[in-house]
Amino acid sequence: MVTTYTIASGKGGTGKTTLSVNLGTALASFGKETYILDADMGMANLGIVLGLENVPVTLHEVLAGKAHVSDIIYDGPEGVKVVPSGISLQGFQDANPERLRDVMKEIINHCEILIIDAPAGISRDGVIPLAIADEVILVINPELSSMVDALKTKILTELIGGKVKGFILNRATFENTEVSVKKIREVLDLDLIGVVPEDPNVRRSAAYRQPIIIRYPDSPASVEIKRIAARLAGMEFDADSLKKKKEDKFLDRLARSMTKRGD
Ligand SMILES: Nc1ncnc2c1ncn2[C@@H]1O[C@H](COP(=O)(O)OP(=O)(O)OP(=O)(O)O)[C@@H](O)[C@H]1O
Repeated sequence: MVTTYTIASGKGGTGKTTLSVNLGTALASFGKETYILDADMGMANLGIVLGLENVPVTLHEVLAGKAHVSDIIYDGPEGVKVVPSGISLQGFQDANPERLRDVMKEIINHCEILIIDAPAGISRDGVIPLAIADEVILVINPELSSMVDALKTKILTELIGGKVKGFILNRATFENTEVSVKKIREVLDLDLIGVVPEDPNVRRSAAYRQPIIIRYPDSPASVEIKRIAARLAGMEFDADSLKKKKEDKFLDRLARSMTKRGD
């Protein structure tokens, strides 16, 4: 069975692309056949984050009827498949967002989980990803404006017949001045899926064009993102056992290199 998640927020810059890339990569690393699709057709960032901004064909060309879906599936880390959007304004103008549904139908023939990175706002191309997913996940920063925009996005999603699964609180610093998880739960009447802390390694890994879960796997944000991915995959997650497995592998390698004989 295929599950399609749209990662949305309403407000811009909450961490949708960061979470789409990292959740997709984590799910692939758990052995799930996972695709990530950049539905932010005007301000595409997903390709940039993964070093795929110069690929010859993108979602723009498919939505303009000039290429096939099979032409725009690229390899990402851990075997995740990536469908980037283009960065040219002309490409954006030529793309017909109504075709996104057909693109999705084709992609879900090949995968178990599809993650759609939605644009900010409630423009026409922003609304379609909310309607076509099985479940929408809202990314909220711990501030009032982010919560209010997420509420608008929740109401809009339900109005157009979509379903909101819950919310991820991203960039949490756990300071007193932050809007709390409890408040967001009350106001949005939604389940909490996970809390990802503010973590400077998110930005560092972006500079290396790598997901944080690959570049800094033990960083606090990585651990929480993997926990959320495991929840989406219906799997048990035990950060300590993952760490232990890594240590065991290191010790195995060390033992092998110590016992290797030079001929
Ligand atoms: N947990 C985090 N800790 C620190 N920085 C973060 C975290 N999550 C995201 N960021 C940073 O916040 C910025 C915005 O993130 P991102 O591009 O993922 O947001 P977005 O919602 O996709 O933005 P847009 O609405 O413009 O598409 C980036 O600079 C990213 O590195």
